[in-house]
Amino acid sequence: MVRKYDYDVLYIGAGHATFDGAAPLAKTGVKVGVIESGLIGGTCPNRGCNAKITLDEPVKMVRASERMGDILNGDIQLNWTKNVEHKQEIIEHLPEDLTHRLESGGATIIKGHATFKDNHTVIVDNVGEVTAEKIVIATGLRPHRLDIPGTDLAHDSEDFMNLKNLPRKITIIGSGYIGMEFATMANAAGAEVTVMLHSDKVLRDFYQPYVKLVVDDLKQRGVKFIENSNVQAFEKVADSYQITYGDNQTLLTDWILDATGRIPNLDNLGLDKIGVKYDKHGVYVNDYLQTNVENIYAAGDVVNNDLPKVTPAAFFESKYLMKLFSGQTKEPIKMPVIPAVVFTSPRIAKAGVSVETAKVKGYQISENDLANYWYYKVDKEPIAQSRQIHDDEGHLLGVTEVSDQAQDAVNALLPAIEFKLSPEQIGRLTSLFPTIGYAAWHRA
Ligand SMILES: Cc1cc2nc3c(=O)[nH]c(=O)nc-3n(C[C@H](O)[C@H](O)[C@H](O)COP(=O)(O)OP(=O)(O)OC[C@H]3O[C@@H](n4cnc5c(N)ncnc54)[C@H](O)[C@@H]3O)c2cc1C
Ligand SMILES: NC(=O)c1ccc[n+]([C@@H]2O[C@H](COP(=O)([O-])OP(=O)(O)OC[C@H]3O[C@@H](n4cnc5c(N)ncnc54)[C@H](O)[C@@H]3O)[C@@H](O)[C@H]2O)c1
Repeated sequence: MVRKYDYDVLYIGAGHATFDGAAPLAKTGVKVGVIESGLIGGTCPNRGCNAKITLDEPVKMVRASERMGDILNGDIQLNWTKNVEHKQEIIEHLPEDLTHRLESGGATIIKGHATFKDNHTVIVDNVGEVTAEKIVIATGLRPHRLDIPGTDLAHDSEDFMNLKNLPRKITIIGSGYIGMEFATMANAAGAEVTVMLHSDKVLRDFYQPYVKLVVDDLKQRGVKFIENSNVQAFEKVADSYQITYGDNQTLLTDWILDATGRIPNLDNLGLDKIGVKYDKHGVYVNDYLQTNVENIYAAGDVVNNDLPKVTPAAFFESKYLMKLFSGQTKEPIKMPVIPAVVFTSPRIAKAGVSVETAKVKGYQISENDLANYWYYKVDKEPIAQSRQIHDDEGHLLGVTEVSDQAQDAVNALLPAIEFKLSPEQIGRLTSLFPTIGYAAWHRA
């Protein structure tokens, strides 16, 4: 039989929104193509999660060793140059590994930038036309850049993670995930850090009393926070950079990180030509991740929805499309609870119903002072608290925790939230002891 199109399913972008589903989809016999203009794996492995957590690990260790006081002998210092070298060793083989994962499953990788010609055809730079029955837009996000004079003098998160030598004074514009995680790392590695806020709020999507604990700790460690900074211009002045902000105030710094958010990668994709609806927050999709053009879908960060733009969401959507395209489901997508964590020191993690919503809905909110719980005392953690939300029948609806191991505590509780486990079912679960998993369940 002569095929009408080159591929059954063609993905644009090779991040988590693609590879988690595309590799198993190809194994089912569906003919899969993957177009990627940059590194296979996209943001998370190459310039996001994996790179960041490798750089952060020694930060966590330095903090933990500080707390041990004279139990540990010797002065532990973070060597930034070696840290970046180690990060590079960890991540540099990931594109090759992921290429192998896709190709060994039977998918074809096409290198180049894709632009739609019509709803079944894309043109790939230096390759030409590629056609497909179904096309998935999984092009992710890229850093937003401030629209002010001198904006090109600022850097993005990828530049930061490649810095071989840490500048003495670093100024970060923005106090979201990247602003706070990178302020934590730069401060621990010895830089003088200033964070310039848009408003007076840091990490607006996280429980603000816990954010305050993290901010106050960073302030004690010398990080400066400038609220309502109204940044207006960057300028090179001799060996430094001058930031004009506020009411014509200025600040001199050695390096500027623009961490003011990330925007959809939709430029030069040709969506207007084929009539796919989108706006500045991403591509519109229905409950099947299908755009308004029947054979075109979207997944991951580039989708316009209220989910946190994190890997677990991209992963789940990619797996869903794999099941839809291979005929394993005909149902609309039902997103699970998507957890989120900011890797400051300590971390703040959360899942399910927030404390704010719980107050409005009248759910029960329990407060746990974990710093006084023996297992957290082992690490001498000074900042450790959690809030858990329950309904009247005792189902766990949500949790947020601030502590060094908050992400593991929230992970341990996720099944109870997702599957609405009853107190009896929770009572049948055992966990290894002593672990954070055990501690988390036994406060639930
Ligand atoms: C610094 C940083 C740290 C992060 N840390 C975490 C974390 O700790 N935990 C977490 O869960 N999430 C984290 N994230 C978010 C996470 O990286 C994203 O949610 C995830 O990578 C989204 O995957 P995606 O496939 O949707 O997009 P991406 O991974 O961005 O993939 C999109 C791909 O599409 C390609 N592309 C774009 N346009 C075209 C085109 N026209 N033609 C061909 N190819 C194209 C791009 O080159 C890119 O490779 C972090 C992000 C950043 C920036
Ligand atoms: N741990 C994680 O899961 C993790 C880590 C890093 C990044 N990410 C992902 O990457 C995305 C992007 O991260 P981000 O930190 O760049 O975005 P963000 O949306 O979390 O934060 C952007 C910040 O920039 C501020 N801002 C905007 N305009 C400004 C201006 N003119 N002056 C000063 N501040 C300004 C905002 O108020 C906000 O604080 C996140 O939304 C998240 O999805 C996730």
